[in-house]
Amino acid sequence: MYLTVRNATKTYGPFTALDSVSIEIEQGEFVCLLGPSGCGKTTLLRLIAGLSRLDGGDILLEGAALSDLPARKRGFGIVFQSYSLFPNMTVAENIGYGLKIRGTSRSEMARRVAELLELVKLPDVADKYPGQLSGGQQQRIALARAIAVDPRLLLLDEPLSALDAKVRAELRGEILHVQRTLGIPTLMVTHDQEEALALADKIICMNHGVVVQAGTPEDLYQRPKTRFVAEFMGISNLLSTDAVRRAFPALLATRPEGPDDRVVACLRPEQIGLIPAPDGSATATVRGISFLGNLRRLEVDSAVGPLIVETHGAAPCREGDRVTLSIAPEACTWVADDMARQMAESPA
Ligand SMILES: Nc1ncnc2c1ncn2[C@@H]1O[C@H](COP(=O)(O)OP(=O)(O)OP(=O)(O)O)[C@@H](O)[C@H]1O
Repeated sequence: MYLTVRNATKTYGPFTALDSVSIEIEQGEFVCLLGPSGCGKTTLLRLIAGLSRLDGGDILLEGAALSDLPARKRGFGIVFQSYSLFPNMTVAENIGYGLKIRGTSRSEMARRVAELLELVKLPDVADKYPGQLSGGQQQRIALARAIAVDPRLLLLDEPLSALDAKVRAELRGEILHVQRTLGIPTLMVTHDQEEALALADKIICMNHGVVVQAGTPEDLYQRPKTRFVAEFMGISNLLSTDAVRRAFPALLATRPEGPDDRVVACLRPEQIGLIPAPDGSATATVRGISFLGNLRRLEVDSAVGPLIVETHGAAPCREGDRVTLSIAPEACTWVADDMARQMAESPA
């Protein structure tokens, strides 16, 4: 394993921000740390970067402990959310900063800066100052500066979150292109599940200072282990065992053994089929249809409450239509109801 974080614990006074967190990053892998605000993502990134100290556990790079190595000796590249470029230096000076400290010659530095500007698709801005660039351009330069010194690990802390949607999507593609071209093992913090799904080889989903599930984007989206992960990874219809028994008994075939209140059925909106049913066999009514460009999202009232259904292409029905719902048993994932347990355990 290239980077191993083993039982990392971090407390702030009485508050435990990270509770025995273990993660792994392989050589060349793009890993996203995903979770809601305050779950401990940045805390973990800062520990790996050497910007704060562990209260327990280890961080190993290629088997060697990093704990006593100060941040500047770890050889990592970091990009933060807010553009952290030096405002009084040109783009070329910003990118060349780390190289200069290492005593790189002027000609080599100029060559490398030009190469990096090509890589981030901004070949003509070497002599500009950060204030003369857009937010997206500044983040490209911050990325170029982070990779200038051939880092052993690239750490990205919400690098896209200050940008508007279109620039964010563009830069997302650029980050992936740069990471794939150079093969730098990368850890990116994000609270945006779509971003994590689009970029990561592996997603590590966190909540309340612990890792709740780690796996490929497909694993987390299609095979969430808990209700929290199912809900965090996108829209899901969550049905109790009782509701499934009443409305879709065929889905019980895949239900694991155990008490009714421990699991819920997760159905993604695109896994539910709609068939117009004018003949009286209908089991649901279409309440609303939103046009989302590439798909349509339908709100359906069923015997077990409202469900969200998504279809590509033309809508198979109109608002008010009566329909039947079709769900293939294999489309249903049974997940542990961690939310119900949390509610039951909370003193309030
Ligand atoms: N220096 C600190 N002192 C006290 N509490 C802190 C400190 N830094 C972080 N925390 C707390 O630790 C928890 C985890 O913070 P962290 O910044 O790691 O979360 P995050 O998942 O990165 O969230 P966000 O997406 O909002 O940045 C939060 O509840 C935060 O308030």
